Amino acid sequence: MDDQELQTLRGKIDEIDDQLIACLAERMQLVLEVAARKLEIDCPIVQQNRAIEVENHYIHMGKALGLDSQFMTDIFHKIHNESCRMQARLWQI
Ligand SMILES: C=C(O[C@@H]1C=C(C(=O)O)C=C[C@H]1O)C(=O)O
Repeated sequence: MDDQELQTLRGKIDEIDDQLIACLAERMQLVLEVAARKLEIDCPIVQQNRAIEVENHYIHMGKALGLDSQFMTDIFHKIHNESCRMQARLWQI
């Protein structure tokens, strides 16, 4: 592989990373909208059933696309923890 090919591949990786980050930011905005609704109806931040449902979706879709299930679980746990932290922070304002 020459330098040009390497640069092209890394450019594509950078574009995908930009999309991932933009998607994470958009997801977090929606999570905060859910948090505002939960506050109105006095509903707990952590919803274990929903979290399990989403985690299973990560695992199944990841598997179908050749991604390791532990990797999918780890990613979802990171996202879920941050999502709950941000919701709790919104509630404290
Ligand atoms: C966003 C929510 O709040 C929490 C965060 C979730 C998520 O990030 O997917 C899922 C369930 C909840 O524990 C929700 O209840 O839908």
